[in-house]
Parts: sequence; C-alpha cells; structure tokens
Amino acid sequence: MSPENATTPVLLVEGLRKIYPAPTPQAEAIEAIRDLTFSIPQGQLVCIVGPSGAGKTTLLKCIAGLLPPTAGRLELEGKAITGPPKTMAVVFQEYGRSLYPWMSVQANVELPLKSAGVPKAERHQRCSEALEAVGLSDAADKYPWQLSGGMQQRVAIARAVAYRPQILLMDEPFAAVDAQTRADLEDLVRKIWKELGVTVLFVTHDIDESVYLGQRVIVLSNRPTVVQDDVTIDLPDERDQLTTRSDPRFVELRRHIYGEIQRAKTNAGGAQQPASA
Ligand SMILES: Nc1ncnc2c1ncn2[C@@H]1O[C@H](COP(=O)(O)OP(=O)(O)OP(=O)(O)O)[C@@H](O)[C@H]1O
Repeated sequence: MSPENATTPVLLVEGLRKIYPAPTPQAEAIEAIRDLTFSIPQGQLVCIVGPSGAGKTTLLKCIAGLLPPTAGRLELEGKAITGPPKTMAVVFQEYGRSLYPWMSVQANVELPLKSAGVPKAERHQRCSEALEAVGLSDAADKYPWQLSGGMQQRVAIARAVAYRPQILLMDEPFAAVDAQTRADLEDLVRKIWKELGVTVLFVTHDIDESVYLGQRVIVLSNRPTVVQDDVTIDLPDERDQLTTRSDPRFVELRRHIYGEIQRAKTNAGGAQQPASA
C-alpha cells in the first residue's frame, strides 16, 4: 500500500502513561511512559526508535493488550484495547522462545489459526502460502531446532502472516540475526507489507533499519517517555539495500534521526533541550 492511500486511522494512542508499581515498599515506582500520543493510518509502515530503556517494549505490550496502561486511551479500529486484539499479530525478538520446539514448522504456523477455529483445509492453505512468502516452503515438516536463527525468525513471521492480521507489531525482530540475514528479513517485511497491505509497527534500535523500512519514524525521548520527533520518510517506495542506503536523502534522514536520538538521551518527559545539546 502506498503512503497516499494510508488515510484511515487504525491505531490510536492518546495520552498513554505507564507506571510500573514499586515491587517493595522501599523501592520506587518506575514511570516508563509519561505521555504518548500518536495515531497510525491503515496500511502504514511505522518504525519506533528511541534510547535504550525508553519504553518501546512497554509501549508495544500496552498496544498488544498484554499490559494495562496507567492512564490514556488505546484504540484499535475505534475500539478500546482491553486485551489481546484478535486482528493483531506480534513478532518478538526471541524467536527461539516464541516457537514450540516439539512442533513442526507447519504446526507452529497453524497453531493460532487452529485456536481461531479456522478449518483444517484452509489452515493448510494459508500455512503453505505464508511459508512460500518467507521462502521456507521446504521446511514445513522440520522442527525449529533444525533451522538457523534467521530461518526460525522467518517461521515466526510466516505464523503472523498466515494469521492475516490487520496490524502487525514487531519488537526488534532482527536483533539476534547476522547482518546479511537481517538485510534479507528487512526486504521480506517490506514485501509482505506491500502484498498484504497490513499496518506494521516496527520497533528497532537500528536507525538505518528504521529509515530503510519505514514510511514514518517515531522517535521516543528518554524515560519518562514522550514523542520526541515524528519523521516522514520521503524515500521512493521501491527500496533496495544498495541504492536506497546510498541515496543522499537516506543519509540526510539517518543523520537527522541520529541527532534526534542523541537529543532524546537528554530529553526525558518532554523537557526542552536545545538541538545542539
Ligand atoms: N515489568 C517491569 N517492572 C518494572 N519495571 C519495568 C518492567 N518492564 C520494564 N521496566 C522498566 O521500564 C523502563 C522501560 O523498559 P522497556 O523494556 O519498555 O524499554 P525499551 O525501550 O524497550 O528498552 P530496550 O531498548 O533496552 O529494549 C525501563 O526502565 C525498565 O527497567
């Protein structure tokens, strides 16, 4: 889906605040997120970056309905998020822990479909389409432990794709794979996003990755977290690892976001800092 078609808001985050209560009377509560507001139109591919500990995972867990917010409004397609939404799929960094080692690749991919009551024939069909999309058609009968890290992460992506979510959340999904595999998986995410028209919210530490992948990059401040910057990535929609990354505009956007992250490190809770700080 192209950016100009992305007009209908699918996700709303308004005034989100998350405080982790103190685990003991002596300890202090942790204000992970102070005040986050943004919305994401249908079909947009949005990356979230920010300093370590800025609350990126906390944000995704709140959106995924796995963690109750302390305050604020979270809506998916106009409905309050009060638990894991049926139209959402999540891919985590730790593919090793997200796949069941005793189940074949096919059984892993089909599991959420089975839970959703999808009939067997349709499960098989959707599974083989998803495995084909991630280049793993030959691996259906293998077990996760027989696959490389990159292949396991492909299986996790195939499982999300087979589910056909409206929105796909990805929390640093490629942090644990080698650079070449990472580049391949980035291209895979863009391909799937284009083919399915799914809305993608992708958390990463990697500034280059955020610019390469995203139509938009949201930069979070240091904890307690607010939105530090919201950058439109006005690169051509057709991207490839060599041409795009050497595009002067890519370099400019990367420099801008790098500067914002540096600024974010000193900008907690919206305290204004000069750009040169
Ligand atoms: N279950 C929890 N209980 C208490 N504090 C927590 C909990 N989970 C996270 N935190 C704290 O909340 C803050 C934000 O954590 P979070 O993992 O969301 O950040 P992050 O941006 O994803 O970090 P990183 O980039 O290092 O992965 C951190 O200070 C963290 O220690």
